[in-house]
Amino acid sequence: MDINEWEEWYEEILNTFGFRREDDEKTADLLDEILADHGFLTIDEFYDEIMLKKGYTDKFIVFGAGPSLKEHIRFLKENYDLSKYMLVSADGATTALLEEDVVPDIVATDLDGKMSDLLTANSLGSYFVIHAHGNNEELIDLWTTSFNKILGTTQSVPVGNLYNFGGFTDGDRAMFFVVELGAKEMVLAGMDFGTVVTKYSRPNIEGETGPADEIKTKKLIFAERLLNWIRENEDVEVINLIDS
Ligand SMILES: Nc1ncnc2c1ncn2[C@@H]1O[C@H](COP(=O)(O)OP(=O)(O)OP(=O)(O)O)[C@@H](O)[C@H]1O
Ligand SMILES: Nc1nc2c(c(=O)[nH]1)N=C(CO)CN2
Ligand SMILES: [Mg+2]
Repeated sequence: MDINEWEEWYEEILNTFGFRREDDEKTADLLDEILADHGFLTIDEFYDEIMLKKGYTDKFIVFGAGPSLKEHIRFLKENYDLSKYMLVSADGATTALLEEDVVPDIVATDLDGKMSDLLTANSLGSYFVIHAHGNNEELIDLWTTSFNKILGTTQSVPVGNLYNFGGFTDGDRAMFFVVELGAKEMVLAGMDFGTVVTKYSRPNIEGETGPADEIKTKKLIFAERLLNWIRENEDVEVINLIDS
């Protein structure tokens, strides 16, 4: 999605949630400063390194943290040759993948997933797409330098060495990112959307799943709408396992 079209989505997101653009920009500036010092990857470097590591492919699997995630991971392990796919996990989904002994190639996160698992994934080789927004300034400040192999993103106008490929929640941003990496096939696992969250998305809930609160429900509606935009506008075959 080009930045002008994203700007219309972004305005709607700001209005819907009452987020302030200046807050997003402040955290974006912070992330950019930290990465300038710590080191970062440009999109070209990211592409070259990840493709070299995994083997050039235009097949991707994006993992979200919905209720079907575990079942979908097991299904994929049994029925797909995962070595042929670039595996991209959205934040909390990383925990479920590690539980199933799968290390994602890429993690898209705003750093509010289970930190020990995000760090483990990074130490096992996962590349990180770290997102700055108005509600994660402290997390960015505290944790960014604990990671390496980082590409930084913002949902506002890109500053410095940060990118904006479109997308809002970790899951749909992961999808826009794989489109940017040239995906022609994008399989979606654990992308239920709806009104049920899992312990992978909300580690503090009792049990495996629980009701999404109002804000989470609205975020998931945006995530699904953004997926629909990709289906309608990008040259990529989308296979959502939830539909099969
Ligand atoms: N039912 C679902 N519950 C949670 N996440 C889902 C669901 N369906 C799809 N997803 C996708 O999985 C992604 C990863 O979930 P996670 O809750 O870790 O992300 P998040 O974007 O940081 O959310 P939040 O801002 O609410 O903390 C979400 O961003 C969303 O796009
Ligand atoms: N300002 C702001 N931006 C966000 C937020 C959030 O809580 N606040 N949550 C996101 C992940 O779903 C993505 N972007
Ligand atoms: Mg997150």
